[in-house]
Amino acid sequence: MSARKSNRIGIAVVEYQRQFLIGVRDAHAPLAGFHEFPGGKCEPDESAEQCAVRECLEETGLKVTALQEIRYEEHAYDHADVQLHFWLCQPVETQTVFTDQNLKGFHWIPAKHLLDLRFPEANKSLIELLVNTYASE
Ligand SMILES: Nc1nc2c([nH]c(=O)n2[C@H]2C[C@H](O)[C@@H](COP(=O)(O)OP(=O)(O)OP(=O)(O)O)O2)c(=O)[nH]1
Repeated sequence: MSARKSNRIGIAVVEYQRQFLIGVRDAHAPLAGFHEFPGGKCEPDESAEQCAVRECLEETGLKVTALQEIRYEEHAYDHADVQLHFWLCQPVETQTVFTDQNLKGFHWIPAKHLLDLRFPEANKSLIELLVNTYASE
């Protein structure tokens, strides 16, 4: 009997001035080409909060502080079952947030444009929450 793999995932939802740090999933990764927040699998001894901060630094080069878990989702994809811990984060250093070009392919996207992007299925309710909370003038 083979149990399906279940992964604990920490995700950094980094907000600054109603914009969010967004990338595109690698061509060789599951869900290739979908937009994503920085994140990945938690190490065994790591909290989802610590994982979100670490993955954000590794994937984008940006140091962030985790504020609160704004969403938790469990989802069954074809490639794996995932437990997604979405952590709202903010940049530690804000002076160079928009001038620093070295975000390793991630970009700042205004909340009002999030609905135009194609995210993985499990992000649906989070995106609605972010648009409702941050896209109003
Ligand atoms: N990073 C990220 N992953 C997401 C999002 N939404 C979503 O469903 N996922 C899913 C896709 C993957 O199944 C899982 C993240 O795992 P991953 O494969 O990207 O993580 P990783 O880089 O640590 O994995 P690995 O390739 O190093 O083994 O979470 C999102 O917004 N950001």
